[in-house]
Amino acid sequence: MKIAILGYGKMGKIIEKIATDRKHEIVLKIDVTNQDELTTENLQKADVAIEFSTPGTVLDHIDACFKAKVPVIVGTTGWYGHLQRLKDECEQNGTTMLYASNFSVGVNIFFHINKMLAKLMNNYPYYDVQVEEIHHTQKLDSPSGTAITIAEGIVDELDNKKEWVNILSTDGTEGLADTIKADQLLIESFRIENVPGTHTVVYDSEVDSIEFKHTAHNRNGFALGAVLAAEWVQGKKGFYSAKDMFNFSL
Ligand SMILES: NC(=O)c1ccc[n+]([C@@H]2O[C@H](COP(=O)([O-])OP(=O)(O)OC[C@H]3O[C@@H](n4cnc5c(N)ncnc54)[C@H](O)[C@@H]3O)[C@@H](O)[C@H]2O)c1
Ligand SMILES: O=C(O)C1=N[C@H](C(=O)O)CCC1
Repeated sequence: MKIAILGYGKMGKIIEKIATDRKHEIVLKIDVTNQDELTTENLQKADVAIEFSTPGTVLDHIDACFKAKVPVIVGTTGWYGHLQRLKDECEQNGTTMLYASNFSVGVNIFFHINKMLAKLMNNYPYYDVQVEEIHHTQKLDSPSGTAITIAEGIVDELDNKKEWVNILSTDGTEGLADTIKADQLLIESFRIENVPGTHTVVYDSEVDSIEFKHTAHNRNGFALGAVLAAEWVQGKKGFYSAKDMFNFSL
């Protein structure tokens, strides 16, 4: 498969390594220094594009892929409110996109069990729930896209939580957690040097706590999942998520 990499940072570089190990060919690499090379002609040399850049550049990259009719795998987080337009465009114009807030197999298993657990916890309303996420200090967005997917899973299933709210601990959050309403789900974000991504769901009662946690040891799982998505999307048209690709069932 011929692959275009849009955003050649921490993720782009690992994706290149994993894709070439899997015998794919990188035919285009775009970063800030060569944005002028992101042309329809160059994109059409690829069977698929993999996009991990920044919240400010991802939409232009997706639009360029749509224009070139090249399927695009999107991992960039922190850009919300545009998904419906992109889904509509895929449906109307026969273009292809797969977005995931997190491409790792482990996190997608976590997403699945998180929803099952939240549904179960409706029977035990004396537990309150909170989501915590820790990432490296270069991360531009908070909360993490993964934490948002986890929180949406809980809000969908747990009757007493209606919406999520976020506190970034570096903002000085002394006492802020006390302002959260009972029907709001708190996502607490922490930024600590070199942490690839840790997510914890905590159900807390007066007598005990239940902690459900995923720890990424490095970025390889995210990158492998993105390459697997690029392989999976070949020959498909429309808008997809990681859920379509993993399709977990018991
Ligand atoms: N979905 C997932 O599984 C997953 C996993 C890890 C990271 N991410 C997300 O992916 C994104 C990238 O993460 P990263 O760790 O590689 O970040 P990074 O900062 O290391 O890399 C981003 C790259 O984008 C480049 N860039 C900036 N403007 C550009 C432009 N106009 N055109 C092309 N490239 C441009 C930067 O120069 C940089 O090299 C972030 O949004 C992050 O949250 C998602
Ligand atoms: O390093 C990042 O940035 C990550 N971003 C994704 C998110 O926002 O959830 C996935 C984990 C790593």
